[in-house]
Amino acid sequence: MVSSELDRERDYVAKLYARLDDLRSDAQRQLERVHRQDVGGNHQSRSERDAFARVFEDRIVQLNEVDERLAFGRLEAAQPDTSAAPDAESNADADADADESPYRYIGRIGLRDENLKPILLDWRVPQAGPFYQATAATPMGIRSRRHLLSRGRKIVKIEDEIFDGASITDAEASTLQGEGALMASLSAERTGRMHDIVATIQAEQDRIIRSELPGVLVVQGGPGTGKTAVALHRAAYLLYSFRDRLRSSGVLVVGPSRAFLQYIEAVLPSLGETGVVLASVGQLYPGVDATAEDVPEVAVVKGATEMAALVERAIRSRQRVPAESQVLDVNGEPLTLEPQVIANAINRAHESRKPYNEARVTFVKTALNDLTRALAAQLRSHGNTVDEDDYGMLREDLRSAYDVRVALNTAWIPLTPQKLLQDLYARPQWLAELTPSWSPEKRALLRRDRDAPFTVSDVPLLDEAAEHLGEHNERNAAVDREAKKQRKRDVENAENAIRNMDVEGLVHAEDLADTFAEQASRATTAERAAADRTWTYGHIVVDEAQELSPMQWRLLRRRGPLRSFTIVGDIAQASAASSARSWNEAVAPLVGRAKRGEGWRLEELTVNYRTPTQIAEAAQEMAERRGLPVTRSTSVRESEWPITTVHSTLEAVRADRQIASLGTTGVIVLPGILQRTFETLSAALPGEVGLGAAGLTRQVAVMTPQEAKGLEFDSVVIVDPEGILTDIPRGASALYVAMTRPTQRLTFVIEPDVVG
Ligand SMILES: Nc1ncnc2c1ncn2[C@@H]1O[C@H](COP(=O)(O)OP(=O)(O)OP(=O)(O)O)[C@@H](O)[C@H]1O
Repeated sequence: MVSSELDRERDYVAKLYARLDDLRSDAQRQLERVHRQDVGGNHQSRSERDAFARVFEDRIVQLNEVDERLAFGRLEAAQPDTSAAPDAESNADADADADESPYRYIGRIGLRDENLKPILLDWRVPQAGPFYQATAATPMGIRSRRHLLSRGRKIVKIEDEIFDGASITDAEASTLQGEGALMASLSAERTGRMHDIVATIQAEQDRIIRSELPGVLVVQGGPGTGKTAVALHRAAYLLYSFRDRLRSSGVLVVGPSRAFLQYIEAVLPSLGETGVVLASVGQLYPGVDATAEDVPEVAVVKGATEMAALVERAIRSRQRVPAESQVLDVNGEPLTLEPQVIANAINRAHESRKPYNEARVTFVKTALNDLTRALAAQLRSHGNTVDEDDYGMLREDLRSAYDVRVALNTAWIPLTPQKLLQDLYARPQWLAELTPSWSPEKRALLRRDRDAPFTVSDVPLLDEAAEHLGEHNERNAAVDREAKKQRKRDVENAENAIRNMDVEGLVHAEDLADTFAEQASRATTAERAAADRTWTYGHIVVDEAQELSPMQWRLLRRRGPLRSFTIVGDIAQASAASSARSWNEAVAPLVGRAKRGEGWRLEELTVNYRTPTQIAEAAQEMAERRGLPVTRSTSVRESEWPITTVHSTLEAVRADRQIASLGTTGVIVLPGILQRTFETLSAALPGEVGLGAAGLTRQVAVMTPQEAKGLEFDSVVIVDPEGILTDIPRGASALYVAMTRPTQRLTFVIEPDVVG
């Protein structure tokens, strides 16, 4: 019986793959046809051809990405299913039609057969919801749920849950959905790359993934509860369900470091979604890619909200009315510049309410006009004839006179955000004038050389400064209006082109219009968004959000004025010195004084999918003893190995390497012995050891607790845990993070005798 069911599923899934292959061949054929098209020298036709080519290329990439575990579930309706109704705004219409069969297959994307009958439902359509949500007590019209476990394209196992109405309550049943499939997925070796969890999303996670788009959603959960996984699947869900709203504004995913982004970067493409902007907190100011961290005391100062006012004061102080009148040399003619002329020009410029550099144009113009009149009057008083026609020439003389340029530049210095910050840090005298209430020690923390690279905590300060200074590419209402008109034209052109090419139904006009726009600017929407400081995203996902400083939150508020955010993190893991101690405090810069439930909503995750019970409990105990606000979670697995303690890092790593089922080992050490540990291990295990982010794809990766944030390894070796507790600020959080990285095994190296 079981084997014939297995065969039945294999046949069905083979049919799905055949359809996938057909669609891929179709797209390939269309692409070749487009390439063969003779468009001559006509620019419009060439760009249309390229746009078509791009749509088909993207489609082929998407179909390739979803090949692995294309279908992973089947629902059996209690009665024949006639409930399906497409979601208004979503693409669900492609996937959700009703049919007579009691079965609905669930997969990574939706597929229809040649007669347009749905044969596979995209996991994101509402009709797929019961696959994740149905329970014995609340079967949601479902008789049974089946998980299809596959290797490559082959189904290797099926696993059924029957909701037959027997008097089982949710409390009696396992709280896990598709337990066998989940366990198989959890016990797979780690590779240094995060995988999607689409086949085994659990009910509490699914509720968060499908939560409504608007508003600020905070997801709190202990380590390993799937916060990152949930955040990424939510991004995929939103992009699919609100395609029209999000396609042009884009989605931003912010993570703590480059290593972390590298760890998660494959998840969204495997869900068929590309075009999301992934950025670390050091990359949020275009043109700067900061990786260096300030020491904690400095980061605290730079991260505090008062820095916003300091930046503003610093900029204002770059406009100065001279105390006395000055005599300027204008082509040999001495001309007196009265302070009142500068004061008047500054006032006029302020009235324009434009950012600093744009208002400066008004300032220069007003000052030059006043000086022109003064110069003309002076020349007349010397007996020269000067009439209105000569004013233009006089203004030019003034504009090009060295003395005038120096005087106007001194009164209103042209600034870039970079220069402002460099000056602020390199000129203690100026900083002291701007911060009369600060202690000299506090000021000294900001002191640094002009050519020192910008740090991660400088990024929001640069952005704050840019906000006041204004930019040349500042978008204004006229530009926005023109962009809207252009979009309308692009969509109309796309509709025409689709009719001409005879590919109606195969290509969406909106997709083609996107590629027109991309062609015009030679960049994808994501690339344009990432390069534009004034870009406003339709949705922002923030991971490890507990680490963010108030200044970083202010920056994100500017990127997401619609306040549509998914914020995931764990307050107990906060190790940055400037991070908040509660979510209320953390999100205040984003939502103002709004209380939970008004300005933002909170969800919790309670099941630990990563760390085995023994290790999770030891970590939680350690953290609670040190007063961290731990969110207790229940682990779904036990470990085969006890937590061990040794004296040699090399011995610990060698022991791991001898266990065949362990894929990766993370060696977590204090920054001071990072390099030395890496070198010793590399010498003993050539080719196997990597350092920091770059090392993630090696079997052994050596990193600091800070870098380990958000990552996971089959085994973790923590070198000098006492040192981690005492030598770094918020050491307990750092050790808690380190202890909760393993999926299987944990070793402490105390009083190390070989390395570090
Ligand atoms: N429903 C699920 N099915 C399969 N695997 C899951 C599921 N939920 C989470 N996982 C796995 O559990 C591990 C931990 O998930 P994730 O990294 O998202 O947790 P986290 O809450 O962000 O952890 P941390 O706070 O420690 O960074 C990952 O390997 C993830 O793939």
